[in-house]
Amino acid sequence: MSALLSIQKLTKRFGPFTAVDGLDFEVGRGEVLGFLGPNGAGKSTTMKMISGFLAPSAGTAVVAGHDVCKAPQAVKAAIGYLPEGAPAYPDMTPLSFLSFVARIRGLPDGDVGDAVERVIAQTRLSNVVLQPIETLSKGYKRRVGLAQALVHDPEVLILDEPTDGLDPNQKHEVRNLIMSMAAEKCIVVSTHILEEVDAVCSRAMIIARGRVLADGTPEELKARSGAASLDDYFREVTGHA
Ligand SMILES: Nc1ncnc2c1ncn2[C@@H]1O[C@H](COP(=O)(O)OP(=O)(O)OP(=O)(O)O)[C@@H](O)[C@H]1O
Repeated sequence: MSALLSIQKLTKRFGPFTAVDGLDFEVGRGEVLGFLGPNGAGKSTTMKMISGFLAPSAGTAVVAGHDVCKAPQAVKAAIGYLPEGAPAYPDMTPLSFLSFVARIRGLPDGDVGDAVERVIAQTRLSNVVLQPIETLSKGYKRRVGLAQALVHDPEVLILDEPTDGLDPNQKHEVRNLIMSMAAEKCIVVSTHILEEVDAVCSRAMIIARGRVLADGTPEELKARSGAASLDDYFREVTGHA
């Protein structure tokens, strides 16, 4: 397994409060890591630091060989990041927004059309491509966010609650899409839906107060729980059993 993502003593402090506390782990090509934890555990803050949107207080993340503190532009080229919430530029249509993102990601003009067409098909956006993003339903906005993360076909994907706001059919489609890309990429997915971890993740990590509490395959974590369910194990290790 070659590590495409290496997190090294990654730390984030907000004043006196430590949100991410010296995280250390690697994720390889072919892995889908489910990033789990209670509200406020530090998942989104970690993902923002990995993606170069928030500077670490200490430590770093190395993405496809590029250190996010030393070469943030190279990291942004190698990574696709779906942040929490809706994509920016609400007055643009998905078509114009995705074309814009493809260009700023550095795709040659001749490749932009094909790349945008590919992600529109992958995320099933064709019915709404000409509708302003602000008028789309929550699920469609989420899919536009996912499409912009995929448009430059990055090796590393960081997806912050990718199925949030999607209906059951859309959730199923997005999970299938993640699984279809898994072999070629390194994917980190944060979620509160533990059945999603069973469905798509080859590995699960539970964090709380910015530290790793558990790391293993979903089967390994379940096996550690007396009740043999990931849900019970989660509540056990995060103190809400
Ligand atoms: N800019 C900020 N300033 C101060 N505190 C912050 C800031 N951003 C995040 N925090 C705090 O850091 C902690 C971790 O937040 P984070 O959003 O990373 O958690 P999370 O695991 O993603 O939670 P959730 O599951 O609710 O999305 C929280 O206590 C949060 O209030």
